[in-house]
Amino acid sequence: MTQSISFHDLRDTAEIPEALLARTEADLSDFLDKVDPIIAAVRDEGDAALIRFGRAFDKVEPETFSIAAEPEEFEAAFDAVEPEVIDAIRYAAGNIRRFHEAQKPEEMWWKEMQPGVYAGDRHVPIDAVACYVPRGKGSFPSVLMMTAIPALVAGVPKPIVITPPGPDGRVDAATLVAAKLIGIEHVYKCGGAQGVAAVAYGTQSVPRCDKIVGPGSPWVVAAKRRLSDRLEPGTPAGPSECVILADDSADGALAALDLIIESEHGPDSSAYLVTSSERVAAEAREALPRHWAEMVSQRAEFSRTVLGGQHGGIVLTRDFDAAIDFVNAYAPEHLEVLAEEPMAVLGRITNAGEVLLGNYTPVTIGNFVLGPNAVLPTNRMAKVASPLSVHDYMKRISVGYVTRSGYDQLAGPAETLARYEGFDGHARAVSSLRRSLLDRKAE
Ligand SMILES: NC(=O)c1ccc[n+]([C@@H]2O[C@H](COP(=O)([O-])OP(=O)(O)OC[C@H]3O[C@@H](n4cnc5c(N)ncnc54)[C@H](O)[C@@H]3O)[C@@H](O)[C@H]2O)c1
Ligand SMILES: N[C@H](CO)Cc1c[nH]c[nH+]1
Ligand SMILES: [Zn+2]
Repeated sequence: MTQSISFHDLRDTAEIPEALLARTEADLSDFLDKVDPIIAAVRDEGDAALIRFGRAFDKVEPETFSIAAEPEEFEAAFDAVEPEVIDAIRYAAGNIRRFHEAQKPEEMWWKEMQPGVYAGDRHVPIDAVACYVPRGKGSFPSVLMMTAIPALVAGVPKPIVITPPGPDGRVDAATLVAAKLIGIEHVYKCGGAQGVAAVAYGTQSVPRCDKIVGPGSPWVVAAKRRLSDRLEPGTPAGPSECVILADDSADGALAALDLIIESEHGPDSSAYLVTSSERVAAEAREALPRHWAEMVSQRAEFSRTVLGGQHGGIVLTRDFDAAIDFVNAYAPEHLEVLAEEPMAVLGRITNAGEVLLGNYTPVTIGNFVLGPNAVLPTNRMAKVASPLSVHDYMKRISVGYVTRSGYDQLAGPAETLARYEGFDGHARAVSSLRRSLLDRKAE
């Protein structure tokens, strides 16, 4: 059992080694070819392939199982889940819903751009969205809430959930409880590449969707990439990752506690403590084995693998500015700031999926109950992409309305540009011909 912790001493350099910025997800080459036959089988055989792959990859024991979760399964789920967990789901759902309701744009805005010329946007929900809820190295009622609540707030007519079945051929009970409590009726038992293919093509049980949201293993990410011409793949969310940014005021044992959070997701996660403080680095290094020793063994092993491997550990920088530079170059999914004045750090962070400030906002709070979405861009995509939000379930339709007097101002420049681009039909439609046709109609 390894207890070694990767330590990267950057005190003598301003350069950040490229290897430190890499994630496991960056290389999908092993998965892309392997998902092709899975996708083809689902396209050709539908549900039969989903059942076969459920037995093969999710180790479903019964010969067959229903792809759609049946009403009795929803009911049984409430008996299987502790009341305390049901209460926590209700509590989290309330905050997640409030946050996304506040985020929802007005149905429409428009303004008079110049006299008689009106233009704006209408916000319209997407017709058919699938929410992917992982279930490989854990079960994730929280992900169901994070992906499905904004869909409901946005007004998606019938958002569906897909998630791998367990060995009993059923959906994780708490995930079904969360679905029922928030108002999701349709949950389908298919995950991995086969689940993504099911919503891209539709099967006898699973409706075809226009978009898929939610995080997943490289099997899911590879299938989304392969099917991106049929299915909008949404925020790129792969293996979880975080940076704990600490200045010299931080408690190293606390930083270690929080460094473990995202590193326990699986061996493919990434997690760094980035600090300019030798003391914090040393305290954290010393504390990690103590924390691991008190943890459930599989989670401790995932964390040890990440923090002792090539995608995690402790980074010691020459000063706090360099630590911030590291964060912005790394663009973590989750960033926690343990600093004397966390608010002063906030304005200097330009690349991160979320920034959690201070000793009382550990990543766990953001993952489950704070309210903002915990499905965030991974694999350096926080440089260009944003957290999952209500906007991901809506599209904008531009709207325009021009009065007769407004038209008189616009027609000339429009005709000129149309003629320059060589579009005769475009030009004729705004030439004097239009006015004469309209005048004739008015006579
Ligand atoms: N970014 C986020 O918001 C967020 C949230 C939660 C989890 N995560 C990440 O999502 C990922 C979830 O992964 P997971 O594995 O737990 O669940 P998953 O549901 O994404 O993947 C499991 C599925 O992968 C497929 N699979 C597994 N082995 C296979 C094989 N050999 N051949 C073909 N298919 C195979 C199976 O269909 C299985 O159901 C983790 O990396 C976790 O870090 C991210
Ligand atoms: N850390 C995940 C997002 O990267 C969210 C989550 C759910 N459950 C535990 N963690
Ligand atoms: Zn997490």
